[in-house]
Amino acid sequence: MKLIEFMAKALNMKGEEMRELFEEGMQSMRMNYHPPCPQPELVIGLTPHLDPVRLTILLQINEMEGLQIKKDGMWIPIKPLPNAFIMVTNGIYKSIEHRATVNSEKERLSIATFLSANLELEMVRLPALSPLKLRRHSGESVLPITSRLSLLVNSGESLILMS
Ligand SMILES: O=C(O)CCC(=O)C(=O)O
Ligand SMILES: [Fe+2]
Repeated sequence: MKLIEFMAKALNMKGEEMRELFEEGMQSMRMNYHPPCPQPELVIGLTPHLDPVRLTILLQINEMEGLQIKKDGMWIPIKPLPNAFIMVTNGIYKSIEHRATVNSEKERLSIATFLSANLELEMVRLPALSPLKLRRHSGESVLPITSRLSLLVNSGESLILMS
């Protein structure tokens, strides 16, 4: 809840509006296990990707390095901190391209928790309005999008897809 409050603040949204976006959303989890590899430069643990969710919270369990983010065209390692979670978000709070590498020393374990949108919410592109807006299926309320812009088809159509 605190994280959601902070995100709202950073995006100049009301805490309540942001909480509404997360309400009744889907939550899923992925455990990643990468065994050590004698030639790590020849393999990749997780190929470069953007998480197609609203917020990812990642725990690098056994504190082995491997997570990298792409910044200004360069891969930057994210050093695991003991007992720290890493946040990867999407939308205006843009998701960053990331990947996971393996190493020759030791296996690497991580757990990613993905918080997705409430599937009752519909993502719309309203050409006359900028930035993109989010609209409830049934109601009138129109909220700023904080999710998954990367997958929006930039076609100028009025509706696009759900997170
Ligand atoms: O293992 C990691 O550090 C990254 C995991 C990840 O990006 C994912 O599960 O989507
Ligand atoms: Fe990821």
